[in-house]
Amino acid sequence: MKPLAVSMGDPAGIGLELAARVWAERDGDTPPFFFVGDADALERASTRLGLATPALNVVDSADKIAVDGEQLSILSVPLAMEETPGAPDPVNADATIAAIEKGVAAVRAGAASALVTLPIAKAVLHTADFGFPGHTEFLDHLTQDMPWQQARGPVMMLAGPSLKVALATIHTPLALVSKQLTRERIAHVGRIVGEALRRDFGIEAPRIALCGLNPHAGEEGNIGREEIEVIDPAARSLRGEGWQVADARSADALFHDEARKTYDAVIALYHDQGLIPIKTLHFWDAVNVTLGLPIVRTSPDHGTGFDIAGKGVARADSFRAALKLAWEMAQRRARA
Ligand SMILES: NC(=O)C1=CN([C@@H]2O[C@H](COP(=O)(O)OP(=O)(O)OC[C@H]3O[C@@H](n4cnc5c(N)ncnc54)[C@H](O)[C@@H]3O)[C@@H](O)[C@H]2O)C=CC1
Ligand SMILES: NCC(=O)COP(=O)(O)O
Repeated sequence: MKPLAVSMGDPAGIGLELAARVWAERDGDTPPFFFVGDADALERASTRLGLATPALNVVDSADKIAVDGEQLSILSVPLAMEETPGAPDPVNADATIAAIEKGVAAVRAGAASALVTLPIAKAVLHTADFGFPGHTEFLDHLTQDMPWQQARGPVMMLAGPSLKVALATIHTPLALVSKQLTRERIAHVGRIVGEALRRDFGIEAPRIALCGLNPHAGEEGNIGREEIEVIDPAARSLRGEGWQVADARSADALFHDEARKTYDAVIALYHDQGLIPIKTLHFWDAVNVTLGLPIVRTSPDHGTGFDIAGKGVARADSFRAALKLAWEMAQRRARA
């Protein structure tokens, strides 16, 4: 198996120090990876953490990457300006974007088995005309021309030890959510989630739950009609295709311990409906994974952490979990 590619994320955030720490503390359970970003910035992050300077193998093209456990390979993407932890600078936006592009190219070229992205600050990238709400949509764009036999995403899933939650809408303003929820969209997301649970998570007969949109899942149409007109019909059509999908359930009662035992993944209808429960339960060890793409991509569940960048307190658990999940998914796909 080829190593994982790790894109650097916003250099003013905690991504550099997470990569430096995990490399310095690597053990037999750490999947092999190389870093796509600025080598000097990674060294500076190591120094700020008080770690020994890592031995680096800096290359300019993915075919020169060597993974030997002694040297960290860096696929070079130089910054325009030295980073200041906690103070993102749009001048480095192009390099941040280029690191993602090079990471994807490495996977596409067969030099990496999957991509793990470190966090970006979307607002900073928009200053460089980054026309995408996040990685998820950008990665879809970068892989559109790749063949893919199954239902095509992207769908954002956050996966933690006791909860997997996928989103029917991703970076959508709340005021637009209801308009964007159609039967077709929810059914399509349901298929992507079902196929991913089988293919990428090894769950043969996945059980999928669907959140309602309205309080009490609409109370039989008395507090909103989306459940009756959109969500339940989508669930019916998925059941018609053989998927185990229940009708919309009250979202406020879907995430407690007992409820979570009744499904393998739950589809939330908008970003915070799904991310609040998973980040409450699993902030340290959940992984953001993009479903329905021809490449495997994971990420830590948290953002750039500008308030703590450079202070040496950022926890690497979620990044470690993202490496582990990407490696497992890539292995499953390779075996299939
Ligand atoms: N995959 C990605 O690229 C993601 C990027 N973001 C971006 O991150 C930026 C900041 O977003 P926020 O909402 O502030 O979320 P955040 O996750 O960066 O920070 C929220 C809080 O959690 C703490 N925190 C985050 N990661 C931590 C870690 N590993 N160890 C210890 N504490 C940690 C931070 O210090 C902060 O107090 C935004 O620009 C957003 O777009 C947010 C989520 C995912
Ligand atoms: N809140 C998670 C998030 O926004 C991550 O977005 P993406 O960059 O993975 O698309």
